[in-house]
Amino acid sequence: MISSVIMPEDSSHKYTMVTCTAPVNIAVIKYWGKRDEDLILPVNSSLSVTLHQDQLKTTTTVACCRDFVEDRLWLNGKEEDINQPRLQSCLREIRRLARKRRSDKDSTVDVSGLSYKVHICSNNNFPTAAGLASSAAGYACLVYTLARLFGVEGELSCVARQGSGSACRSMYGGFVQWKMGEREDGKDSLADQVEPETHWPELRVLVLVVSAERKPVGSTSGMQTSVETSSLLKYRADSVVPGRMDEMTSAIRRKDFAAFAELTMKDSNQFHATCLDTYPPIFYLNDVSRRVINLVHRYNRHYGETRVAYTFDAGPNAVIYTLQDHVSEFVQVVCHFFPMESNRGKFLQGLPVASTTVSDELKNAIGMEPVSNGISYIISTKAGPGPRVEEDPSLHLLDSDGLPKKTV
Ligand SMILES: Nc1ncnc2c1ncn2[C@@H]1O[C@H](COP(=O)(O)OP(=O)(O)OP(=O)(O)O)[C@@H](O)[C@H]1O
Ligand SMILES: C[C@@](O)(CCOP(=O)(O)OP(=O)(O)O)CC(=O)O
Repeated sequence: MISSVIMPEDSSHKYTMVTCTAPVNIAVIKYWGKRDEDLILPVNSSLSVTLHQDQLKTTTTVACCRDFVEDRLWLNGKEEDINQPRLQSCLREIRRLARKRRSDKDSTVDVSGLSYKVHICSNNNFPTAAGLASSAAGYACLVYTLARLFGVEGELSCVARQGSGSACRSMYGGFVQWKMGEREDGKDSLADQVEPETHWPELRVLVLVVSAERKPVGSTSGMQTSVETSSLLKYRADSVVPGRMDEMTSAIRRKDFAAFAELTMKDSNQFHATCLDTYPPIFYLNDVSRRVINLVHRYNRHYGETRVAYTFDAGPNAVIYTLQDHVSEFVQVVCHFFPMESNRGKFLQGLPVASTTVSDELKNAIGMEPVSNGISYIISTKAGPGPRVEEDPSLHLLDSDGLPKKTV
C-alpha cells in the first residue's frame, strides 16, 4: 500500500509512505568469506531456504517528505545511526536506480522527490543479532520497501547484498541460490530462485532457540578473520562448495530429503570447522548445540535413515530441517532430552504440532541424559514467499507526523 498523506500542519506538503515485510533465510550451503568487503562479494556461492513470514519476519515502513530535514531510522523502537555505511550504500543505490529509471523513461520527468529525506521504521518479530538472520530480513525489507517507494523495479538482490550478504537471498521465496559471480564490480553476484516455496510442501523447519543473546563475534568480523587465517576456507571455497551447489540443487529439485539433509549437515559442520581453523578460533556452537548434533545423528541411526538434519549459523541456535511426518515425534524427543520449565504452549511457537509419545525403545536408543532448560523455545515453520507489500494502511509503523507510532 503506497499512501499519500497530507501533512497536518501544511496541506501543501504531502508525504508518501510504504510498508513491506520480508523473510528470514537459513542457508544449507553456507556463505562465509568475502573477496570484496565494500561491495560484499563472497568467496563462494551459497543456497538457502526462505522461511515463512507467518512465523519470522521484518516489517519496514518508509516515508519520504519535502519537510523531513534528515534521513532517520528507528529499529525495534530505538533510533539508530543512519550513517552506517551499509545502510548508506542501500539508500544511495536505490536513489541512483530511481533517478536512472525516471530519466530513461522520460527526460522531462521531475526527479526532485528523490532528494527528499526518508524516515525508516523497522521491527523484527524475533531477537535481533541473535544469529537468527535479522540482518538478512532487515536489509531485504529495507531495499524492497525503498524500491517500492521510489518506483524501482527489477533485480534488487544486488542492492540488498550491499546491506548484508545473506540479505540478497531473502529477496526471493522458496529455495534460493546466491551465485558468487566473477566480475570485480559485482554485477553478476546475484540471488535467484531455484524452486518456489510450493515445490516441497512436506518440508518443515524447526528453530531451536538455544540463546537469544547477542553473539560474541559478528559474522562480518568473523568471516574477515577466517579469510585472513584459515586455509580450510580457501579449500572449501575452491574445491568443495562448487560441487555441493550442484548436488544441493539436484537434491532439492528431486525432493530427495536424505541427500538434502546429509549435505546440509556436512556443510554446517564444515563452516564451523572453518571457524575453528580461524586463528584465533571462533566458537559459535556451545554444549547445547553439540548435544543437538548428537541427538539428530542418534535419532537418524535408530531409524536407519536420515529423517532430520541440523544446521547452525553464527550462533548456537539449531535449525532443524525435517519432513512433516516426523515433526511431532522429533519435537517430543527434543522436549524429552531438553525438558523446559515453561509450559508447552509457550515452548512451542508457530505452526501447530500434534502431540505424540516417544517410545522407550527410541529414548534408550538415543541414550542421552536429559538436560533442563538448554533450549528456551522452538519455532515451527516451513518454506515461504519473498518480500511483499503490506496492503493495510493501519499497519504502517510511522504515524501521520512521520514519527514511529507510540504503540510500536
Ligand atoms: N529490520 C532491520 N532493518 C535494518 N537493519 C537491520 C534490521 N534488523 C537488523 N538489522 C541490522 O543487522 C544487524 C544484526 O546483524 P548481525 O549480522 O549481527 O546478526 P544476525 O543477522 O542476527 O546474524 P547472522 O546474519 O550472523 O545470522 C543489526 O545490528 C542491524 O544493523
Ligand atoms: C553464517 C551465515 O549466516 C553468514 C551470514 O553472514 P552475513 O550475511 O550476516 O554477513 P555480512 O555479509 O558481513 O553482513 C551463513 C549464511 O547465511 O550463508
